[in-house]
Amino acid sequence: MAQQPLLSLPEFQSVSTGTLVVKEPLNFWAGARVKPSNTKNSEPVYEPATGRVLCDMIPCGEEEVDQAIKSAHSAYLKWSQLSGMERSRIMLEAARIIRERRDAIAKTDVANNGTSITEAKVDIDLAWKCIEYYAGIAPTLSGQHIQLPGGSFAYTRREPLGVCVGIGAWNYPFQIAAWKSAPAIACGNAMVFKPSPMTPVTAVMLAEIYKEAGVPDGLFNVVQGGPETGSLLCHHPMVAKVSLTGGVPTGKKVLEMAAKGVKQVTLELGGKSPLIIFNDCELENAIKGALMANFLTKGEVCCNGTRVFVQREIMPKFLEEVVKRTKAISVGDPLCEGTRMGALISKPHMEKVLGFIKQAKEQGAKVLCGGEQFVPNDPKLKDGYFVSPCVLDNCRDDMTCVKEEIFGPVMSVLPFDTEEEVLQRANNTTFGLASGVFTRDIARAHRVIANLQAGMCYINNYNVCPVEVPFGGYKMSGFGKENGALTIEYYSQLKTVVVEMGDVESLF
Ligand SMILES: NC(=O)C1=CN([C@@H]2O[C@H](COP(=O)(O)OP(=O)(O)OC[C@H]3O[C@@H](n4cnc5c(N)ncnc54)[C@H](O)[C@@H]3O)[C@@H](O)[C@H]2O)C=CC1
Ligand SMILES: C[N+](C)(C)CCCC(=O)O
Repeated sequence: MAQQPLLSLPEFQSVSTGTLVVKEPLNFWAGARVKPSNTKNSEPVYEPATGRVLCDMIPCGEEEVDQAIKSAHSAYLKWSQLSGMERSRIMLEAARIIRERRDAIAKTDVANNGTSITEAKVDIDLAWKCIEYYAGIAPTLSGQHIQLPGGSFAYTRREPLGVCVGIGAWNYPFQIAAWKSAPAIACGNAMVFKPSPMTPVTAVMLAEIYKEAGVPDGLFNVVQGGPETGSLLCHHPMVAKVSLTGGVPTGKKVLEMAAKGVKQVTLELGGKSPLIIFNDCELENAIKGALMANFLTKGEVCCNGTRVFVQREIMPKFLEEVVKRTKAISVGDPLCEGTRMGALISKPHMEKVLGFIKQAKEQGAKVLCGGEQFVPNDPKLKDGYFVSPCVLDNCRDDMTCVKEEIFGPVMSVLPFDTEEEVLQRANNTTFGLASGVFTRDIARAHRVIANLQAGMCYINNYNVCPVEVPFGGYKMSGFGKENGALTIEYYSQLKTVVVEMGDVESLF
């Protein structure tokens, strides 16, 4: 009997905090959900807001990974023969379905990763917009014609790579799956996607939606698992490319594994991005920017601007306002519309974040607000992983909280005096994902940005990521881009064809 898509099941239609239990298989290949073959290494998956077990994550082994990749390969052979227009039509239908079921998908993401529903809806919007954007690009993919002497010519063909692997982090479970698969399939590739073992639930919904929209069976597949499953994917000889969103240590491993098979790699890794606020800024916007740069998705965002450099003169006013507004952030049930900050991803992660704050205090930082575990009044949330958003003052560049990625709701504020000084300090990091500057001086804005070593830069805003613009890091934050027209380069290859119209001139 055909399985019902997850999104049509009553428990997914009416998700509320503390109720969802996921029993259905979360693997998907050859056009259907696939039951795990071996449950022995299963790991519990928690609902961050309640600490309750949501489901079990059962990792795929060698045989299952092989099946998923073979199914992707057979879909690739069919899909890559379609015209861009034909692929586009199916992708537009997938985008439409996501838009239609946005709220149910968002709620399920929330149950799995604890982000507030208000943000989660925007995350799903960025998923369907990305698919819609690449659907628009698919029909435009083309080569060049180059005239050669004597009527001969050459032409280029833009061709897909084959089977691409996507490996996701837990902060944007559905969105990452969409951001990786959309450019891949627009170019004619197939994908096997492995979500983070902490957020296994919604990627399979995307697989079901693509199927419903009309992609060939096997075009987008989901295998569950952690590092072992990820490394099986990276090593598989039928895989042409790996795109990872994750931490720097994982990025290094993926790169090493891919090197063995000379596979292409895109790495979206961590960051410790600077946000520079000059005296002459529009302070109200700079304050809003600093909040958006630090507290989105409970601070679990790779491109967050967590080193906030504020020019000394405006520091008192800046701190007063930022602290007032940080204290006003409503932390609690992520599925309540009024909530602005939900729960961190896991108990160990919450403890890690609290550990960073403790260490910051020991190293001389001053907590101006938050930074503690928060227990909401609602009894069902008493075991959730909530942390009150934190602003740290008296920070120095050599402190751990200023050097390392915390991935939690913690803003470190640092005073500076001159442009030259702040640029040197802002760049003094091995990361290079993002950066931002707030100033009314347009010459300074562009000069500062030109000198910042980061891939994703903002002038007078922060953390907006429209799908039309390329996103990706410098330095150890990775390479390759997601989103934007440029990403086509990372999911396709160019074939050059030389056509002789005369006789062969042989030297022999
Ligand atoms: N630049 C970007 O776009 C983003 C970067 N990140 C980064 O991700 C990190 C947090 O996410 P986590 O899931 O904890 O990161 P992680 O690096 O532990 O895991 C990321 C993914 O890689 C897989 N993985 C782990 N070891 C592997 C191996 N040896 N071979 C193949 N796959 C492996 C994991 O199972 C997971 O699916 C942070 O450092 C953050 O900055 C997160 C979101 C966006
Ligand atoms: C969702 N957004 C645009 C705020 C951040 C995307 C980068 C990431 O995956 O962390």
